Amino acid sequence: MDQCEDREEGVPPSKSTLCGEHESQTKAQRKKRGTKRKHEPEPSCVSLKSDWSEEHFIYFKSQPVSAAERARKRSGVSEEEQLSCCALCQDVLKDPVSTSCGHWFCRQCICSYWDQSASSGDSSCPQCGERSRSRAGLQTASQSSCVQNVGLQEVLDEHKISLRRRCERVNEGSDETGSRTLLNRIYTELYITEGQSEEVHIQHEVRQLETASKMDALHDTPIRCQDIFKALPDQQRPIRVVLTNGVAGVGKTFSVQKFTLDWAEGLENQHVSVVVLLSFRELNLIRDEQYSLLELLHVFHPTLQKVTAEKLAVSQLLFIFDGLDESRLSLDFTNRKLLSDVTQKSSVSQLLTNLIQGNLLPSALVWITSRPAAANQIPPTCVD
Ligand SMILES: Nc1ncnc2c1ncn2[C@@H]1O[C@H](COP(=O)(O)OP(=O)(O)OP(=O)(O)O)[C@@H](O)[C@H]1O
Repeated sequence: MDQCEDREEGVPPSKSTLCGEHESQTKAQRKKRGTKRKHEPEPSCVSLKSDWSEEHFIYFKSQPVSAAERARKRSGVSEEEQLSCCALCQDVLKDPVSTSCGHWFCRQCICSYWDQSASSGDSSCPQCGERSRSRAGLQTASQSSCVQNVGLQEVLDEHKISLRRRCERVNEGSDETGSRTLLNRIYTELYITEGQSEEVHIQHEVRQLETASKMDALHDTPIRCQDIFKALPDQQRPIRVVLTNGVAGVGKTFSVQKFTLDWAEGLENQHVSVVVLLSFRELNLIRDEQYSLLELLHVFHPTLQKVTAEKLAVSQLLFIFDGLDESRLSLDFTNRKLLSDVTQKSSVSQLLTNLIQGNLLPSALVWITSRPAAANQIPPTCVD
C-alpha cells in the first residue's frame, strides 16, 4: 500500500502524532468534503505560489551601502576609531553627535564649523561633504541606536502584517472556487500528543493507527499547537526541534497556519521575534541552486530584506518547514559540510540539515511537519 495515500475513514487516530479531536468531526468529514491535494507548481516558474501563500517573486537586491559606509571604506578608518575620535579636532569625542550621514563629531566642533561656514548657509558634513540635517537634528549615540532599533522593529511589524494576511484566510477542503474562509472561524482544536522520536520513526503509518489505543498513557498529553515548543513538566531540556507527524489531511498545514496567525496577531509566542514559514513544496523549486540562509529568508519573505546577518544572530527565529513528505531535497545528515555562517552559500539541503542540527543559528527553533511515511528523513537524534 502506498503509505502516502489518504487513509480510510473511521480509523482511530494515532498517538505521538497529530490527530483530529473528533474523528467524525474533522478528518472523516473533511474527507467527505474532499481534502485538498496539493499540486506542485511548475519548476520552471520563478514565481512561487502555494494554496495558502501570496505570490512571491524571487529577486535579489544588493544590500544598500550607506554614505557613511562608503566613506569609511574609502578612508580605511574602522568604525570604532571613527566613533571614538572627532574628525575635526582629532581628539577623543566630547558630547558626541552624528550628522545624518553617520559621522561623529564633538558637538562644539561641528557647531563652530558650521558657524564659520554660516555665510554660505552650508550645513554639509566636514568629513564626506554630504548635506546634513541642521544642528537641531544632530543625534546623540543613544538617539542614533534607538533609530536603528525602531527601523528593525518596523521591519518586524511589517513581517507580522504580511504573515497575518497570508494565514488569516484558508481554502477549506477541496474548495477551489477561490472563496477563502477566515481560519479563526473554522479552526477546531486538534489532538496533538507527545511521542518518543524513536517510536515515530520506526512505526509504519498503518501500525500507528492500529496500535494507537494501546499506547502508553505517559504520552497521552494533548498539546495545543501554540504550545508546541513549551516543555512539559517532566521534560528537562528546552525544545528546539519539533517534528509533527500526522496522516494526510489531518490538519498539519492548518496547525502551522494557526500557530503563525496567533503569533502575527500578537496573541501567542511573543518571545519569537521572527517566524519564517516555508513549505518543502516551495523549497523544491530551488533545490539545485546555491543560497545562503540569509538569502533564502529574503527570497521567500521579501519583508525581511532589511534584516541583516547581525540582526539575525541576536533575534529569536522560528523556522517552520511544512510538508516534508513533499520534499524532493536529499537531506543528508551524514554530510560533513559544516555551515555556521548565515551568509555562506550552499545547497538548500545543506542549509536545512545544518539548521536542524544546530550548526547554523543554534538558538533558532525549527518545526517540521510530515506524513509518517516521510518522517524518517529526520534522524531521531535531531528531534527534541
Ligand atoms: N484544525 C482544523 N479545523 C478545521 N478544519 C481543518 C483543521 N485541520 C484541517 N482541516 C480541514 O482539513 C483540510 C486538510 O488540512 P491540512 O491541509 O492542514 O492537512 P495536512 O495534514 O497538512 O494534509 P497533507 O498531509 O495532505 O498535507 C483543510 O483544508 C481543512 O478543510
